[in-house]
Amino acid sequence: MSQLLSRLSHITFNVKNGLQLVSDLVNRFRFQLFAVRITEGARQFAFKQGSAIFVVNETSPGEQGVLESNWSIQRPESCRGIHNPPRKQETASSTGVGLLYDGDLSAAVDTASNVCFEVEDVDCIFRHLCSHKCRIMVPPARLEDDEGFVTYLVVKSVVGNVCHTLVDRSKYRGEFLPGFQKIESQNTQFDNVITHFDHVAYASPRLSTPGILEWYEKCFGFKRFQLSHDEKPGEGYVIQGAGVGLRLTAMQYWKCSEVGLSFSSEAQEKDCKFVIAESLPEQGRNQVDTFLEQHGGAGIQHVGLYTPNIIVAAQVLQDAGVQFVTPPPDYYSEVSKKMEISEAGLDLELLSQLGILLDGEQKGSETLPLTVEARKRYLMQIFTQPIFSEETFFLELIQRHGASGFGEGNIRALWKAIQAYMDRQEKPLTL
Ligand SMILES: O=C(O)C(=O)Cc1ccc(O)cc1
Ligand SMILES: [Fe+2]
Repeated sequence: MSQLLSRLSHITFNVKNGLQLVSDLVNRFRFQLFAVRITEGARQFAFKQGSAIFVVNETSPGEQGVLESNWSIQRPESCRGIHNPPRKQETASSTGVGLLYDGDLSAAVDTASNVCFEVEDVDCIFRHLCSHKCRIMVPPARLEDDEGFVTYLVVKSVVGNVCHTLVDRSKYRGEFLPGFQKIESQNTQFDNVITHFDHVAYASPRLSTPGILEWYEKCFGFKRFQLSHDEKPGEGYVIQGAGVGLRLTAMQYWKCSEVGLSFSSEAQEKDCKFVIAESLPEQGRNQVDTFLEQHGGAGIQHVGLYTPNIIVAAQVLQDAGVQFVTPPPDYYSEVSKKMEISEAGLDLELLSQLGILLDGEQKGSETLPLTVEARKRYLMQIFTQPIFSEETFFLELIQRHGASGFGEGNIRALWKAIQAYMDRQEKPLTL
């Protein structure tokens, strides 16, 4: 089968009371609210910055499932009779969640739970997913309005509450999806401060990574990729010691091997990466364990937002009141860090004022000094504090300069900073 997914469309939050998040996304994160959909059971708000789109689903429990009379929802002919009918409570028309382009809105805590992809052929993917015994939450359905129609399905992943809406919008001319009303955007002066989604990070229980990799490989055609040259194939990228215990494993759905394409902005937008983070038992409790506990299981821990200029982006967001996690004070005073920053031609003072982390792609060694080219590859990151009342989901700004992975130094610094933040919250550190 050819390419299963065409591109990442949007990421959905399911929240009980959306107003706080809506206000934060507009007033702090400077996203443009560009489309809204209001039904009797839910309100949906769509935000964008560049091609990064978030949808906030605000639901009031017990009021879901209202079918609006002027929209039609049908099962395409080609799906009938191929598979067993889905369980009754999971059909789009019996719960109405299908009408929200989503699968499960019953989360106990606010959560980012749906990564939606655009696809070319929903029926074909439906058959593919069924052949792998995937759990279909909403079988192929069609929603339309005056601007045309979309076909979509919702499949449950093997990561906690994460599901994926797969949508074919080739027959739709409207702004976003059927049912959404276009809104005149504010914040247009900030457009492209963020240009696209760079990566999605899952927090998942110990030893769950192989099953997750297998599912994404067989269902969506994702490919695993190495985060570091010293990563062992069966192990992932293990970062351990000094209170840090983390196993990271990365996969992506767009082959980056097309050399020459891989650093073009088009390819960067297409090759959104997924990172699976497990905590390692030896080092005590950490932010992955905290996520699992407060979220009630595995899920999306953070989303990396790509910015072409992290200094501008961090400044804009900080001025608007976004709270970032600040690295430990000694981060910028280490000699090697100072060198890395000056070699990149950046202003140490500015980076430290904003709390931006910088990490080179690879570390050299005495036997293997870095080439000039490798020296020039680095990335910069900054992480927000959790955006919901639980210590669960947060956002990240990332700017890459030739580096495709994640910096070990940054991860250690982030780890320490989040640990210090959790300590300040006086949360118990033992289970
Ligand atoms: O460094 C990043 O931005 C990553 O996405 C890798 C990562 C993922 C989860 C963690 O708890 C810590 C680091
Ligand atoms: Fe990240």
